Amino acid sequence: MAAELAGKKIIFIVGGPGSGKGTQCERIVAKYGYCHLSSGDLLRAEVASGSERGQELQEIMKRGELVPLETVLAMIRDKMLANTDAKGFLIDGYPREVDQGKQFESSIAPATSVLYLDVATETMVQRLIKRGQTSGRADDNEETIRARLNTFEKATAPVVDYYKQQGKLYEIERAVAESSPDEVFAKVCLLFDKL
Ligand SMILES: Nc1ccn([C@H]2C[C@H](O)[C@@H](COP(=O)(O)OP(=O)(O)OP(=O)(O)O)O2)c(=O)n1
Ligand SMILES: Nc1nc2c(ncn2[C@@H]2O[C@H](COP(=O)(O)OP(=O)(O)O)[C@@H](O)[C@H]2O)c(=O)[nH]1
Ligand SMILES: [Mg+2]
Repeated sequence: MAAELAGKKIIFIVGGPGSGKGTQCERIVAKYGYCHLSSGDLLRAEVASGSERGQELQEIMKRGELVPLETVLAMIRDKMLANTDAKGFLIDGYPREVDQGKQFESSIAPATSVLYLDVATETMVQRLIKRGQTSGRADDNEETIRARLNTFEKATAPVVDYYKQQGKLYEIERAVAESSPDEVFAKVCLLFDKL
């Protein structure tokens, strides 16, 4: 465990691609001042650096598959250790698989709470196709979107069950998660006000 991070609040943000994780994180940061770490953004920064490792990551992401968990864990750990003055951390798009969460918790610190946005598959597809018109992301095309959704169902849905069993899951139910960002945020605030 990383001693510098003892006692810090750590919130995982989980949901399928396009479920609204990034949108809510932006609002949480503005209101509560947490340090936001998006695992996808960290990976895209590595790709943008033009490194050889970045090229390998780009190929995996274009296939809609998961990057090896050690790679993402090392990136997140470095960022957290560079921000130990933060009152808490929002880890966006993470963990993607149960083992990733277990390794994070045994080597860094336990999660305080897990926020899950439950959005229907077809809604996510429509949102991502729309986002793809302006995002410039190599993985916002219909073929990769389907593959990412498949990876979510297989690898990440068990993460939701795992934290539910531990009593750490805070779920934004579908009726709310599919409404407007403001309505979702109102429900998200009920969690953060209590932390
Ligand atoms: N812990 C992680 C996080 C991301 N990725 C890879 C697989 C994803 O398909 C890609 C992009 O991650 P994002 O979290 O950015 O992608 P999403 O579309 O799921 O969410 P968002 O739309 O928030 O970017 O990076 C990964 O392998 N392991
Ligand atoms: N209707 C609606 N659209 C949303 C909501 N949150 C995000 N979106 C849209 O869905 C797309 C994906 O959102 P994003 O935050 O990038 O999702 P992420 O992939 O989970 O990080 C964006 O184009 C947003 O404009 C929401 O609460 N309601
Ligand atoms: Mg995002």
